[in-house]
Amino acid sequence: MIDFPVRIATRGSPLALAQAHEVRDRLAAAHNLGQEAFEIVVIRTTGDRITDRPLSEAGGKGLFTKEIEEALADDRADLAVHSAKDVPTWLPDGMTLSAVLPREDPRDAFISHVASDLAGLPRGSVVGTASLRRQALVRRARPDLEVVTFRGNVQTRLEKLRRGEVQATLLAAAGLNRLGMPEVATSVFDPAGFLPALGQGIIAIETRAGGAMAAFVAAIDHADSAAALQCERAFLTVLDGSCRTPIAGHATVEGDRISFSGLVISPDGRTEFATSRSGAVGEAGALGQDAAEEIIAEAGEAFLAELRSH
Ligand SMILES: NCc1[nH]cc(CCC(=O)O)c1CC(=O)O
Repeated sequence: MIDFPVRIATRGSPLALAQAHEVRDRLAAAHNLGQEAFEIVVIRTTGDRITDRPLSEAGGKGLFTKEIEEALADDRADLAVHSAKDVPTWLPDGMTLSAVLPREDPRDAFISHVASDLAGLPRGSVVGTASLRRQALVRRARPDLEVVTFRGNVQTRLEKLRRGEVQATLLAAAGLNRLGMPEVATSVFDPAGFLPALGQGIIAIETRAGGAMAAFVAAIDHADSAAALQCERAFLTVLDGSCRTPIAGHATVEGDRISFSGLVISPDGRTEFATSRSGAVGEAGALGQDAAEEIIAEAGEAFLAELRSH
């Protein structure tokens, strides 16, 4: 039994709202319902409140998901819409990811008024990004650049770029596309050389496990994207990824095959351990887990512990 309206919990940023509306519209279409069968419940998360320092310093996982999951647990909402890359590998007891939408562009976008790509930036240019993964990958490619921490939503960052505070910034292409502003990207990075965050470009829907709502939501699950996410989250789970640990990876599905590339990199971009493999899509989780175990064996616990302590 589904009680209407179905309450959809989301953060309140323009991107989060665009994602929640996409989920609502897909559920409405799948179940022959109108928009009035749904209600959007906006939740302010710790990640939204902290705007003055990098979230990696705020510590803890799930800074963009915790209060939303509390709304689910307290029955103030029926389902929660997340960017999969913000969802910690451990979900609260009784919660599950019931569906994912078809993956948007998983790549990172390069945005600049002075160069068409990272390689074209003049020596010593300043690149702003708060993501430790993007910082490390930029330093690896261009050790001569200055990398500064840069926070705020998409609109705030573009304003800082326009004012010339930095010469370039990086954002998920998926976010720009979902906001209807793909033209903001000056260029996009090839994932082979600049691996995205695990789950980047995927919207995940969380519900209580096993109930009618989980089944209602599962109707819009996109199998290939779900398999890719399963592989990427298995990789992250084994490596105990936190926002302090630069970890990257990307899985692609073609027919009944899945391919995965992943890496762990030091924040200065000088040391990295990378691997890739492919296998049957039914083994998506095992493939990601196996890739992570190879990286642990190669890098050694000491290197990984060092990374986690940064
Ligand atoms: N925490 C930031 C965040 N979480 C998800 C996205 C982009 C959308 C996506 O990956 O689906 C972003 C912004 C960015 O990285 O530019």
